[in-house]
Amino acid sequence: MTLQQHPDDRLTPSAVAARIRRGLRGRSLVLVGLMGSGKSTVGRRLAARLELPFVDSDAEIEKAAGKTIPEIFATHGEAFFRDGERRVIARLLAEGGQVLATGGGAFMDPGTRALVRARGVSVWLKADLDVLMKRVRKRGGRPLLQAPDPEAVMRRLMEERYPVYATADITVESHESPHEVVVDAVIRAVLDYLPDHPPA
Ligand SMILES: Nc1ncnc2c1ncn2[C@@H]1O[C@H](COP(=O)(O)OP(=O)(O)OP(=O)(O)O)[C@@H](O)[C@H]1O
Ligand SMILES: O=C(O)C1=C[C@@H](O)[C@@H](O)[C@H](O)C1
Ligand SMILES: [Mg+2]
Repeated sequence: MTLQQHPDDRLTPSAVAARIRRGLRGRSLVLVGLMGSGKSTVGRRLAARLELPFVDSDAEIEKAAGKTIPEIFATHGEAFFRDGERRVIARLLAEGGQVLATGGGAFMDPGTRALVRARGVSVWLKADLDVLMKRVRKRGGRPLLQAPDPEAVMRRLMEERYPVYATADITVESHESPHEVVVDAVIRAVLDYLPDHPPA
């Protein structure tokens, strides 16, 4: 059996990027998903491929607050962090036409979710527990995982959050494949999505 070539496979990378930028019409691509799903690292590579600016709401919050995320959680608590996150994401979405990596909990906030729906095309990077745990072990600095049993926390977060992440416009699996494979899968899914979903 021969594999059917997808019509978009004939486009050059810069033609693909231009088609996506046109289809977005000022909206941003907004990556959502759990800690370790790849929002920051896949997002940066995706932005480079699409020739769009890359922004990361976690990094922007740290910049605005002049504190790290663990310091913000420790000093002011999670509710304060979520308010700041919503404001930062509103500002970034107003700039338009970017790839935006959100913090893992951002899409759970109804206000943030409404902003993303209004100004963005959301992409859930979905991964299994084992993959997520393997990835988050590489770097600390995630206050929610500072617990005696981080895997139990991650399991609980999956149960709470996956039904909400599943309402994103697009879902892409972020399993055991290299970053560029996930980037390719996002690009293909966005190309398929945009023609039937112009801005409201
Ligand atoms: N597809 C992938 N292949 C290999 N490694 C990956 C892949 N996606 C992510 N990783 C690795 O997993 C780790 C976490 O990824 P990343 O920081 O992008 O996740 P995140 O979704 O931004 O998490 P957080 O919500 O905590 O910011 C990084 O070390 C990254 O290189
Ligand atoms: O999943 C979460 O709720 C979080 C994920 C990180 O990206 C940070 O935004 C913060 O550590 C909270
Ligand atoms: Mg990140």
